[in-house]
Amino acid sequence: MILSILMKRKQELLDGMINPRNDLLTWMLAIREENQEPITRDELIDNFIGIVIASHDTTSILLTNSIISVISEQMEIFLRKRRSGEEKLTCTDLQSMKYTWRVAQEFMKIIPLVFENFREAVKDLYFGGYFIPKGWKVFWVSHGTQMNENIFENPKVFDPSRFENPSKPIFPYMYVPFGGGPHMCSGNDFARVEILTIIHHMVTKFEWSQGDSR
Ligand code: HEM
Repeated sequence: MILSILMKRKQELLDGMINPRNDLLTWMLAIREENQEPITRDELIDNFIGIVIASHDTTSILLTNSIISVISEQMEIFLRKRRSGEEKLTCTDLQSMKYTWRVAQEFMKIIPLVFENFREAVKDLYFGGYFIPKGWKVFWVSHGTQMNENIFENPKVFDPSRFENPSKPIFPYMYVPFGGGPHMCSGNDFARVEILTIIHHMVTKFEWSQGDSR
């Protein structure tokens, strides 16, 4: 399926019907390596699948987990908008969804959607008593950090309020659902807007009740 979309986009690009800014796939078709060669078809497909997993699967799992917990806040926003006669969600509405985002943050703490990634040591270093030579790949895992009781009090208790009034400061790299550093998730701001908007519409356009979990 990806291949047929790819071929169609390639032809449209060659025919000048679309420009590289049309969409992500077209942009990837248009980029050139340092030697001015286009990236290979396999690289293109791998990167495209990577982005689908990075953006779709992460977001949909978080949405499923969050909905039931945020019904009352979303209904308040819905009623407020209905009273004002304004239909579309605004940035101010999204900013007022504080509890909803804290619930999402807490889910991402307990169940990281991307639980790991690799980094490469750019110099020899010691970490936790181990020597890591330059060039070695290091596998970081967020769950160990985010469930560490030296960092988060009662880490196993589901408590979205910990992001509002943390008992201890949450320093950078202590909470890393979107990773960190130059390769931190580039979709994280988009994901926040997407999640808050979808949750709002799902909560306010459907009726929700707790199912029988047996
Ligand atoms: C709740 C939703 C999401 C979560 C939890 C998430 C999490 C992550 C994590 C942990 C990484 C690795 C960061 C690192 O190595 O430091 C990552 C990378 C990435 N994510 Fe997301 N992501 C989400 C949504 C999205 C969305 C919606 C997009 C695109 C629209 C996206 C695009 C990417 C890309 C392109 C990378 C690679 C960045 C790089 O290597 O420079 N993600 N994401």
